[in-house]
Amino acid sequence: MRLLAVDHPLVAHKLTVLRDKNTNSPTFRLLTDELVTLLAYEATRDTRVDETEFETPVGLARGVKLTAPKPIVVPILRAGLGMLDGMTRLLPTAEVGFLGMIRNEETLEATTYANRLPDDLTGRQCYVLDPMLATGGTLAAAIGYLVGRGASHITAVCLLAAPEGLQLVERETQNLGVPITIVTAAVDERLDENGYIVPGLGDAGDRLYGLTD
Ligand SMILES: O=P(O)(O)OC[C@H]1O[C@H](OP(=O)(O)OP(=O)(O)O)[C@H](O)[C@@H]1O
Ligand SMILES: O=c1cc[nH]c(=O)[nH]1
Ligand SMILES: [Mg+2]
Repeated sequence: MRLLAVDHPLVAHKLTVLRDKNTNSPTFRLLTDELVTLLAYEATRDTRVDETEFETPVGLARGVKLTAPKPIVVPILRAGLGMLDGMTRLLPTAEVGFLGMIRNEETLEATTYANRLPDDLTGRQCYVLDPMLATGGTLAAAIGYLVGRGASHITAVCLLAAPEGLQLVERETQNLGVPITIVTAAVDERLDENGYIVPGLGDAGDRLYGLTD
């Protein structure tokens, strides 16, 4: 597993405002969108392209175009949905599949309640979107699922990751035989006794979609 914690002053600035408990839902959504676009720039470094020849108004030129089949972007509902527009802004021709997963707040076990993905992902590059990598149970299950359908290359884009979750994802995916990259805006200190990231930003789904206040 490869970990990329993006070190950039704009990422750090936006993340600071995002973490602040006084930041309201509309601002939280906007900052999430902006942060994902910045992270997506790094996350798409390995996107496969083919060489192509074409004409400019002045003459023949060589360039590249995305390899077919195009990458697939998979937001993990609910909170990952807040990251979709930021990602597809950079990859507008990517396909989008959906996984709905919920973590039991007591056992911290993740279960899948919705799935709208192609059955066959053979050879596909997949970009998984989930803002919080806490215990890592959700992401490890999502990766297992995608690789089980044939995905050949997984990049997860997270806003925050906990060291405990990174270790779990590494352990659970190391024998899958598929390159896994985690791109995040920051690796935080630890998890608290409720499985929340510290200092974190709270419950990303509630903060995006306003179920708290
Ligand atoms: O690493 P883990 O310990 O598995 O936790 C992370 C997961 O928890 C949150 O989802 P949640 O279950 O709150 O669902 P939601 O997105 O609908 O709020 C978050 O969006 C991740 O998907
Ligand atoms: O800190 C956390 C952990 C899991 N899910 C969240 O939304 N936040
Ligand atoms: Mg939640």
